[in-house]
Amino acid sequence: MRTIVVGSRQSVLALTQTGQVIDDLKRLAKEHGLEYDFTIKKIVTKGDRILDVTLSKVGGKGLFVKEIEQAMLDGEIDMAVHSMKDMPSVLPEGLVSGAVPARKDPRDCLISKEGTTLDDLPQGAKVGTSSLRRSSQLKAYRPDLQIHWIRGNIDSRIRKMEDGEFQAIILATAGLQRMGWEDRITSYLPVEISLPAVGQGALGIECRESDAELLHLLSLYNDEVTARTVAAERKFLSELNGGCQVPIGAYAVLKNGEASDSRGAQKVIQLTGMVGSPDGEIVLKESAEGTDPESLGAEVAAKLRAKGAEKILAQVRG
Ligand SMILES: NCc1[nH]cc(CCC(=O)O)c1CC(=O)O
Repeated sequence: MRTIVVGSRQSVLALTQTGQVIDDLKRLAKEHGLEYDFTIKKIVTKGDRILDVTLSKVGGKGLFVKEIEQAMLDGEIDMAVHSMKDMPSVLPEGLVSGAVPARKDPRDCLISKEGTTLDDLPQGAKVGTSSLRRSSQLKAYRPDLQIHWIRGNIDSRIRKMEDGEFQAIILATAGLQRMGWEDRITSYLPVEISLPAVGQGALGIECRESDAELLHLLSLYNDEVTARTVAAERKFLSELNGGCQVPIGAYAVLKNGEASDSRGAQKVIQLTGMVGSPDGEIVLKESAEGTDPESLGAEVAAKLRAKGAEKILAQVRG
């Protein structure tokens, strides 16, 4: 029996979501009369080593995936599970996206000390986030809030809030769900207030292009609607030359609102994209509909460019 070696970062979130994917794949394999063993190989990435520094200052795309991709190309590992948010838009020669599993809740959420909602946070409350996209939209909605930079894994961010450094923090719902910490969430931010990061809540599974056997197993795990909507968001981001540290958000859904559909390939997608200044003074948003994810992503990017998105992004990039 083949043992599939899965590379993973060492963070609790990475190991947890990798473990969940392995459980799903084992179940799927069995349903199709296949049997595989899986083993996890931990890999330290550059992004993990510099977590204490402001990532936007260090820069570089794919900070969390480079070492993992090299191990895959070298044959040390066979596949890897990434948060879609952290996945670069261009994969290296020889590697492909094997599956995009069904997306979890894409919304940002608030964890506050007193258990309040965003609207009920006291005037001038100190809120921690490490995302320019979140700070932009938060300041636009509540200009009185003081936004402070917070880094680290989600467990250490929650600890910093409990220790009194912040009255609240903003995180991705999906990460907390995967950790089984959903009960910590005190309110959900509607996508109208905080448009999520591109691919938020979705995972991407990468493997070698030449591994036909694994690609077959992964194809059974692919969710067509998630793959298409996320592709539209990612095309939008790459059209604006965005990495993960830019004040850009995007969210795509099927027009009928269904999260998944067996005939997902034909359904019309609605994509909304945003670009904002980190201080929240400007938040530009545009939407469009279409069936082709790539042209839809490009269309929304063009609409935002026509509104002056490049100027905002140029200021952020310095
Ligand atoms: N930026 C870090 C990151 N990358 C993926 C997640 C978890 C959520 C997801 O899978 O989209 C998080 C944490 C967060 O943004 O709160």
